[in-house]
Amino acid sequence: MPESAPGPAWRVSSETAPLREVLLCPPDHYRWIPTNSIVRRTLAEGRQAPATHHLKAQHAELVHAIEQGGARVHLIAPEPHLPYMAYTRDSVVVTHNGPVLCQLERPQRRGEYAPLTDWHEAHESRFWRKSSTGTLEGGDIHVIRPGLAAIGASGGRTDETGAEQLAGWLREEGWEVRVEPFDEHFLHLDVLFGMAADNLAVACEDALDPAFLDWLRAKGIRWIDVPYRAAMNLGCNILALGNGRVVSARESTDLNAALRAEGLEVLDPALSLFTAGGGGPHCLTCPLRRDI
Ligand SMILES: NC(=O)NCCC[C@H](N)C(=O)O
Repeated sequence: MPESAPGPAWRVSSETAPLREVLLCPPDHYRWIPTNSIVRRTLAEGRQAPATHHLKAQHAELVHAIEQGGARVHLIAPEPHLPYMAYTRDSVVVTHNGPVLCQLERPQRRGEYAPLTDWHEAHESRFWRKSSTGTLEGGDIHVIRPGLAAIGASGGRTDETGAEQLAGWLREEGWEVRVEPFDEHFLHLDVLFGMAADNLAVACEDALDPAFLDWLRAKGIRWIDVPYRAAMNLGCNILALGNGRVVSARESTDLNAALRAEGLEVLDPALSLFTAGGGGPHCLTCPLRRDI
């Protein structure tokens, strides 16, 4: 029998069912630090550091888009020494049995576990599991649909040990879990792959292993191809809201047209300052509750 958690009982069993509650973190202390290949490229281009009011304006667009889509946005207070707290995807992932505390790889981000743990405690939310071996980052975890998950293991962020620990917990629950190796250049699996709607993904064929694409196909999941350059601008990093709606960055113009051609309503906040740091709508959000 699955354990029952007291309190708000956050539950997420898919990437695409209607989103009801989600956790974000305002970017008051956000800045680019060289933790991944995408932000290193941004810094090498000599781009001017983003002003806080510009960051806040883009983040407010994201919040507005999510609320327009019908979900309630919770905000965790940002901490000055944790500039990447805004990427709430990575420290905690909510599963069908409640939240799992991850184990971040980058020293600059490890401290995020503390405010996240405090936040969940304050909301009477109990962790189902806590990552305790290797490394595990939420951007690598796709709870695709009930019973089916994929976990990226580049070794640079999530490693095989951390991925297999979570995979084992899910498999004990009867889930099928694919642990997918890929090159750490791509940071997280959600840079290369994301779910837009039931059985419809966005995926970077240039970079994903053909065996992974075959696996998706065998699961009845088709995809819109996102070329390498667009993927490195976080094109695949979308957030499905359910009910035919998806959040995708304004700058992903070709992809957004393709998503609309599929009949989806695309809510498209401008997010260039965050995608330049290596994270888009998927990374900037931690779904707490979906209908499924
Ligand atoms: N899920 C994600 O892909 N998160 C993006 C994290 C970007 C952040 N700048 C980092 O390097 O950790």
